[in-house]
Amino acid sequence: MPIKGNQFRSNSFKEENEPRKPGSKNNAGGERPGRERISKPIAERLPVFDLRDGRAIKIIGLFFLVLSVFFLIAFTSYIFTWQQDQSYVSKANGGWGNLFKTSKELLENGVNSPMVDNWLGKFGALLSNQFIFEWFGVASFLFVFVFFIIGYRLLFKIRLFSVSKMLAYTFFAIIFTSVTIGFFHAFIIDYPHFLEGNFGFWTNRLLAAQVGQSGTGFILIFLALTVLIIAYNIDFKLPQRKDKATPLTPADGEASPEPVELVDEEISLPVEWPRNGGNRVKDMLAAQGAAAEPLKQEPLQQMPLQQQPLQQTPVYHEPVVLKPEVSHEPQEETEIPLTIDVERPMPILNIEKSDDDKAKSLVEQFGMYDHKLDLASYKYPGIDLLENYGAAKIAVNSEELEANKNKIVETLNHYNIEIDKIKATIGPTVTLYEIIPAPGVRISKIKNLEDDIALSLAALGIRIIAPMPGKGTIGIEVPNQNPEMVSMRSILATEKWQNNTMDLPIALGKTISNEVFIADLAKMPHLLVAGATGQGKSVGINSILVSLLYKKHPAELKFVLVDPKKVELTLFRKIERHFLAKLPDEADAIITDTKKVVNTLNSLCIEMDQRYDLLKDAQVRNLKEYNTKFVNRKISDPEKHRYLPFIVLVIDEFADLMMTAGKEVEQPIARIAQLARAVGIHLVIATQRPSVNVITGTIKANFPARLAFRVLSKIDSRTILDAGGADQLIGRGDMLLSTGSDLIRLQCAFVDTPEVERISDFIGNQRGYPSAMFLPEYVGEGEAGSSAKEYDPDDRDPMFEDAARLIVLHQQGSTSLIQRKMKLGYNRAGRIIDQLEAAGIVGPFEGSKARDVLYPDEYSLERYLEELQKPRD
Ligand SMILES: Nc1ncnc2c1ncn2[C@@H]1O[C@H](COP(=O)(O)OP(=O)(O)OP(=O)(O)O)[C@@H](O)[C@H]1O
Repeated sequence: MPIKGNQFRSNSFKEENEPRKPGSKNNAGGERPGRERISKPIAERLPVFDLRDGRAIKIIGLFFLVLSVFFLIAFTSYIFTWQQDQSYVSKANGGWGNLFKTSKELLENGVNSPMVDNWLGKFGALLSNQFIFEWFGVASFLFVFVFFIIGYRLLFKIRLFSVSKMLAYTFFAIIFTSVTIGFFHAFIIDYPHFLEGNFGFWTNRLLAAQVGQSGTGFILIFLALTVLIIAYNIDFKLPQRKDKATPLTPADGEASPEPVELVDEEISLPVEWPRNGGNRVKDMLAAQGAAAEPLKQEPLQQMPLQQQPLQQTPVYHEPVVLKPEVSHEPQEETEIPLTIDVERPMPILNIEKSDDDKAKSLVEQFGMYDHKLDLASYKYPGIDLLENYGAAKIAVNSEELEANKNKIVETLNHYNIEIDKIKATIGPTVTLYEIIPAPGVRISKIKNLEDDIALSLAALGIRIIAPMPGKGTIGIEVPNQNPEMVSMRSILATEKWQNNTMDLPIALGKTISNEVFIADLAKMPHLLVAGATGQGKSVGINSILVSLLYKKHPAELKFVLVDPKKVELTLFRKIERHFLAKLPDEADAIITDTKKVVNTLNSLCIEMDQRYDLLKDAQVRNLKEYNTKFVNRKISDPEKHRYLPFIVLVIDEFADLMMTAGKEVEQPIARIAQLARAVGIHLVIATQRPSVNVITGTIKANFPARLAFRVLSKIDSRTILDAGGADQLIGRGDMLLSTGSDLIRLQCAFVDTPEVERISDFIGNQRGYPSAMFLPEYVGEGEAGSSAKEYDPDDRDPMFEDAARLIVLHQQGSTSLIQRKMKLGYNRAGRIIDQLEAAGIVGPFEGSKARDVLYPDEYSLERYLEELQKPRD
């Protein structure tokens, strides 16, 4: 994989992009770039300021930043120099009208001191006088803050606060501060002062005249509290104010803590050609720059609807009202008085309340359980570790668009198919031409022309979707001549990704309309990835893993990685102590051996069963509820419980496993796929060979979400998606996602090997847990048989009896229980469980299930242990 990734960057990608650079485009024609530049008309060389290309926005941002600094200097200076400048700014001597007069004119007008002391001169003095004295007093300093935030947002595209919220709150703060200062100042002086400004002073006067000084005070207190409630929803039980809670669950939408430079998502709007419409794409593109927008906003359905004969006169039926069979006597007579027995205690409620109280007091005492505490200083990987490939924008080639449109229309006309309208939506790799056929044209006729259209366009990978689901059009997807790379960075930098609150968000790529597509693996709940070799499967898996690493804390997510090819997932070895889970006796966290895969899958089944027991005990239905309850300390027996991270099992070459282990692998996978959703175990399975003996019926039935990269035959496409289409993709990350009902064409996000390496290094170099997370121990059938021994009282472990009591108490015959509760190593715990089996206290090993415990209670166990103590004859 590393070699492939590098090859891609150094060769193919750069070459492909080159023609889009203006210089290299000219080179193609064989001309020297210098000469070409000279011959350009002057108008073309002038900078074009277009709001959409971001330059104007940057200039506005810069303007606001400068304005904020200007205001800050002028206002600060005013505090020190207002007295000196007073004569200039006062109505009699100065004012705005004098700003543009020369000193001589001013002297002629009788202004004694045209020189001002404000650090920003006459303008600074007048401006600060206007804001501070005439308007809002010192509260005007908040304008500095407002301008800075707006400027910073526009220039750096970094969102420090929500601008609309900030504007609302600062607007309130300016008025409130001015009036409040005026309120207090009124007790000392009786004329306007620069602290509150004219606004603060006169508003107070007005309020005092209407409701008196005390009334004004109450209004101010009310306003302050109202805003605090709106902003923080403050709790008025002040003495037991809540501790500042740590974020609860993954759903709290926690993003990486550092501010991220946001990239605006560029969604392609369709370009439309109406019937008999001229050649307007060029004009439109020229007028609007690169982004494509609709030519005409005519409603699509208008034409067909108008042509429908409207002969039917609507027939209106009288609505039938069903009357309830009740007597219409006055209500008082039928009304039965309802008595509520308030005195009687309600036992169930009381119990719940006491539990709640207990949880509350625990939370007050220790705070909420912080599952991230062990790695509290963990830093999420920053977006800078990713590379920005290609332009973020789609370069539209208007000639290509026009030519393709003409060819489609010609081919259809050739077969006497008339169309009403055609429109194009430009995506990163393909352009979707949607056509509305003239009334009376049969859809099947167009569908049958797939090969003819492909021939006329001389392009691979043409897909006809007839009809487009939910649209009433026919779609023809035509690959772009210069496909656009969708970099992972361009997706993770969007607001959509930053603000998403999914449990397991995966950034899959961009849709045909250039829209960022993010899916929730937790909802899928498992994903089957298939595609022929070299079509982008490994890159796809890397993007899935990387996107999860960007959103999740090591305490919230663990991967179990299976990589029979031994090279694909090795990059993730460095994050073993943070994000990986493995069997306790395993040296390597990334599993490459088939035998070990079987053990790991069975171990995951045990983990799944244990998690279900925990959920049952906590009386919740899924992992999210369980973790919320655990964090809020609402689980009655916390000793037995633990915070449960999501587990994502990734198998890179599933075909290989199925060939070597077959049923042994299929069974636990089917079991996990069927049941593990609620307990947070999710599967991502990739295969190169989408044949029916690899993707069997059982597997398919349990994987509603399937991702198909390009395959070589229609049969393969059917095997994966239950539909054709994957054979018509163009490779290089072009893929189809089937979610049961929908089939979406996407361009997979590209993340290269060096980027994955940087992310793994970044995480791996931070402090981690002492080891990978241990999965429950599982001993394969052969191994179990060999370890079973005859019971020998002389060879008994000193902890034998304690272990027996523990197991009977929990009614769970598992080595990991002994390991955990008695703090023993895996080998010793394994020996003890063998001895317990030999002594007949636990049953034999049963694969993925825990062993049976043969004594139902401690009393019977004690009697049996006593018996074992007695010397044998
Ligand atoms: N999303 C993408 N965008 C652009 N190019 C891509 C994308 N995904 C893959 N490619 C190109 O395709 C090449 C092969 O991709 P990848 O290694 O993921 O294929 P594969 O299906 O895993 O192959 P194999 O099964 O042999 O491992 C990459 O080196 C890259 O050049």
